[in-house]
Amino acid sequence: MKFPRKGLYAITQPDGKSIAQVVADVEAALRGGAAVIQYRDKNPLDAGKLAAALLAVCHAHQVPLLINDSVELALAVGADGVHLGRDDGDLAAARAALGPDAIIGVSCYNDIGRATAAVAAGADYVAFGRFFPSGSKPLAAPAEIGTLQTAKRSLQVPIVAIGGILPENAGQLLAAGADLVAVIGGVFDGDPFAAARRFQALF
Ligand SMILES: Cc1ncc(COP(=O)(O)OP(=O)(O)O)c(N)n1
Ligand SMILES: Cc1ncsc1CCOP(=O)(O)O
Ligand SMILES: [Mg+2]
Repeated sequence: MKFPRKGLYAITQPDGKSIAQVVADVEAALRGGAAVIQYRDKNPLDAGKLAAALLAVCHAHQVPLLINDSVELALAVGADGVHLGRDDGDLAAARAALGPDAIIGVSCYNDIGRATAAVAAGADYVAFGRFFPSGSKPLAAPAEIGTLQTAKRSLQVPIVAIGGILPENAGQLLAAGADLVAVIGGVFDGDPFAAARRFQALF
């Protein structure tokens, strides 16, 4: 499956929820129009089972599922790809393990040089942020909106913005060059179907 050129990139918020609830929330976001889903789980209880259930619901909607941090889990469940940050291992090793068709995204924070290197090494998209204070990752370092403008001018892959994004503040990031907005709380803190519809209407 291909990474979308634009749209809502919804990231799971599984803490304290049952597998059935996480899957139901993701399904609601998909019905609302989410274009890609990332399984991000910093306190996994049964990661293999949850990832497999998420893969089934994503593929029923023809939407790719990416796994945060773990090439091993992506391989084990047959996910569409991985998202790698600075502590999550080497892109070339992930590509070798997952193959040429896997989607590999890379966190670039506020660093255009890191993004340029990631694209040269074969990243399918790059992500910048956080752009607004994030309850999901309070210690994430701030990024400048100007970084999106520079990235849009110089990079040929989709550009993802992340961090504290809501339907009310996403427009300025899209105007600056973001192709997708990656969102946790802005989708899953409330009604995921309604929130996804509001994001979808921005594209
Ligand atoms: C789409 C997207 N962008 C950025 C991140 C953050 O990745 P990372 O810096 O590795 O931090 P954690 O998410 O692992 O805490 C992401 N997950 N997804
Ligand atoms: C994983 C991550 N990386 C930077 S901010 C962030 C969390 C995004 O979540 P939210 O949309 O709730 O701010
Ligand atoms: Mg990570």
